[in-house]
Amino acid sequence: MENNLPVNVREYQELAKKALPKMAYDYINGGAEDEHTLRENIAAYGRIILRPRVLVDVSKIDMSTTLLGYNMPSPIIVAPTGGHKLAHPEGEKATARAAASCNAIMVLSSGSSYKIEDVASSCNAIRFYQLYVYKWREVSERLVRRAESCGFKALVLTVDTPMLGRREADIRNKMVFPPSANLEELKKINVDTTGGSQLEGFARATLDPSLSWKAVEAGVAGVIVSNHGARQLDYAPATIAALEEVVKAVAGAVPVLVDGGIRRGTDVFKALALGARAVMVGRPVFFGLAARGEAGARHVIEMLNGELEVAMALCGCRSVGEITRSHVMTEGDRIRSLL
Ligand SMILES: Cc1cc2nc3c(=O)[nH]c(=O)nc-3n(C[C@H](O)[C@H](O)[C@H](O)COP(=O)(O)O)c2cc1C
Ligand SMILES: CCCCCCC(=O)C(=O)O
Repeated sequence: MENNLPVNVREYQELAKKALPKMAYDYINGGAEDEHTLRENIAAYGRIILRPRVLVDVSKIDMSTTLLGYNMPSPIIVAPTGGHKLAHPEGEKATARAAASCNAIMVLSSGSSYKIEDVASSCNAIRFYQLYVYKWREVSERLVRRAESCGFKALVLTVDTPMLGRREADIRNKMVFPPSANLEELKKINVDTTGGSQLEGFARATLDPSLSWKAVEAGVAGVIVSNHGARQLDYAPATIAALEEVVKAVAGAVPVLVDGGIRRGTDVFKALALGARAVMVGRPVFFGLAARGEAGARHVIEMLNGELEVAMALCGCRSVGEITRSHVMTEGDRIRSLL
């Protein structure tokens, strides 16, 4: 295998499927209910066409950008995904090392299999911490304090999960989530598993469904256009289809990021052209981790970076700042051009 490495994310997905027990693969790959949004997250990228420019000197391509004052060699961030031990015994420690070796920011999930402290000490890197708000605010507060003292630089507040979406594969498989090392104090919570998925029962017992817009009063330094990888509300729009509207509404006040369905460097390019400052990728890194551990997760990030570089060169863009709205044609553009 090592002589014959996958050449794209889809091939990593196939390897991950072979490597993992069905329950783990279904959990990682699955979406909510009919998985309409899951398919759309990817398909909507396929409906956006690139408009290349030629005869531009692209002998130097600079993919670097900044976010919240941090320099990034490329606009690709590792999205928060829980339970990396499902994919590999080294779990988030391996993912963190992979991200660090690419100088990519990793957002550590509240549902990580390894403790915040273990991930922090596994390697040096800029990292953000993803926070769920629990019914007991002091539980969330303690997580924030721990992340802060471990040097995490920003909080990514997940607000789309007042309860877990219906992931039918998990219900069928009676999904058991690896105990989150960070939530020891919630271990004694009574979890009703009659619904099938233990994770769903845990989320229902612990997440605060009363979270409201008042949370915004604290201020935000960025917005992420996300549908949780299509795992929450099925028939919610594909994120790339919603991006431009959000970018317009935010009007430059804070950077806008997007995740969901990014499987190619061309997808990253399209997201940037439609106004995203950076993108986050979830499943691709998880698939890499499942297939080849740290090396696989790193290779996925490297491949996406490599694909983005080629896309930029072939579109005549020497820096991310040169990627503009005029480099893409959306379905809306095509319809408007016919009117
Ligand atoms: C297996 C899995 C676990 C996830 N766990 C979390 C989580 O713990 N916290 C969170 O905010 N989002 C979580 N997400 C959502 C991701 O942060 C991200 O929105 C999504 O993976 C992006 O879509 P993609 O997988 O198509 O790249 C998870 C997604 C997946 C696929
Ligand atoms: C307390 C709930 C942790 C859930 C973490 C996983 C998650 O968000 C997912 O989409 O799955």
